[in-house]
Amino acid sequence: MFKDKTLLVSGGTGSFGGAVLRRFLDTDIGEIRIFSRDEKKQDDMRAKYRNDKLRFIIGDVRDAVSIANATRGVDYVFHAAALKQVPSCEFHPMEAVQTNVMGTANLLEAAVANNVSRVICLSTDKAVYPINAMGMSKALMEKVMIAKSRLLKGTDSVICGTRYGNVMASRGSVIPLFVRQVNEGRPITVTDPNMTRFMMSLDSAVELVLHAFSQGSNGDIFVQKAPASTVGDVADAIRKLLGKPQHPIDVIGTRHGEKLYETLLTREETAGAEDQDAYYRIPPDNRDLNYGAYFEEGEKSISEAPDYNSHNTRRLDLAQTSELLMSLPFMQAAVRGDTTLPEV
Ligand SMILES: O=c1ccn([C@@H]2O[C@H](COP(=O)(O)OP(=O)(O)O[C@H]3O[C@H](CO)[C@@H](O)[C@H](O)[C@H]3O)[C@@H](O)[C@H]2O)c(=O)[nH]1
Repeated sequence: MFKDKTLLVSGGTGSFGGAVLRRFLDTDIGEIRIFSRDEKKQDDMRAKYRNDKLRFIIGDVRDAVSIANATRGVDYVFHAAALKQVPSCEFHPMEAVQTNVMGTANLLEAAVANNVSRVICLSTDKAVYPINAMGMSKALMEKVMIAKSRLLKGTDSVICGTRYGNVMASRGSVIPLFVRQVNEGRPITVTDPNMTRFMMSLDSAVELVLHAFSQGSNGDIFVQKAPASTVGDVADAIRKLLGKPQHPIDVIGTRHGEKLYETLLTREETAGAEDQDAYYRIPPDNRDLNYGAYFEEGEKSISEAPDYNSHNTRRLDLAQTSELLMSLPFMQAAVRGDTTLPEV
């Protein structure tokens, strides 16, 4: 499906972009455009991959002209450009609006104008029942995506999305932090031992995007079913794996904008979602603005449906959490005592 085609990855210098390159560079894909504003990371990537199929474009989704130029001649777009740090978006919400909302609108406008045939927009579990500015801006991004996809009715082009949760061992996340704390002899700082998070790998995030790519219709959002662990079990598993089962744990309390558990599907979405074994497909609400017609027949199923969250998904126990952690190259290196740990 990608033979001789041109794929653009917005925000492509991030870890998702790297995973896309590992997945595609050795295939018959025509060209991969890495679009980002980070010149330094583009240089590093160019040096690392040295591949003629790669084209680096400096630009920013906030700048409509730059993304309009970059999407010329492009077949497919994976839209990963985002401000995704919860604390920085909390203090600078308009920056989140500009990149995550306006930037997405610019990108979709450009993609439609340039007849891009498939765009997959990446969202996050923090966009569901959002309580922080990052999640709120991503929730609005999803609405922008759905609204834009409505305009494609009757064409061959598709705009759809994915939502996924925390990526295990991603830069700045809790798993590398706990490993560092143990290695440096500092206590492990656990916010709340009962807090749960979906446990997903970077490669599965790419698989989810590819699933959306091959199965998606306009306005769909895809979610991968995933297990979850408590943060307490993650901390305990890490200290045991590193051979320090008695390493101290400090319970420090919940941080700004943080939830006890994350949700991937609202109750309303569960009621209308299609169960696709490893995935859920959430179709767009295709009612028009003429709500009058619906007041007589409401959606009974919504009041009965549960949401899908990291508290009610399959829960990994301590042994299963350890096993999953040990499947990560990052954790294998940490257990070997490598100091250059391959965070994703
Ligand atoms: O010192 C710490 C730091 C985190 N946690 C907990 O570990 C879990 C995961 O935390 P973290 O890895 O920081 O992920 P999140 O806060 O859930 O989200 C992170 O990962 C998201 C997507 O990967 C980014 O969008 C966010 O900005 C970033 O904060 C949470 O329950 C935290 O409360 C601790 O217990 N102790």
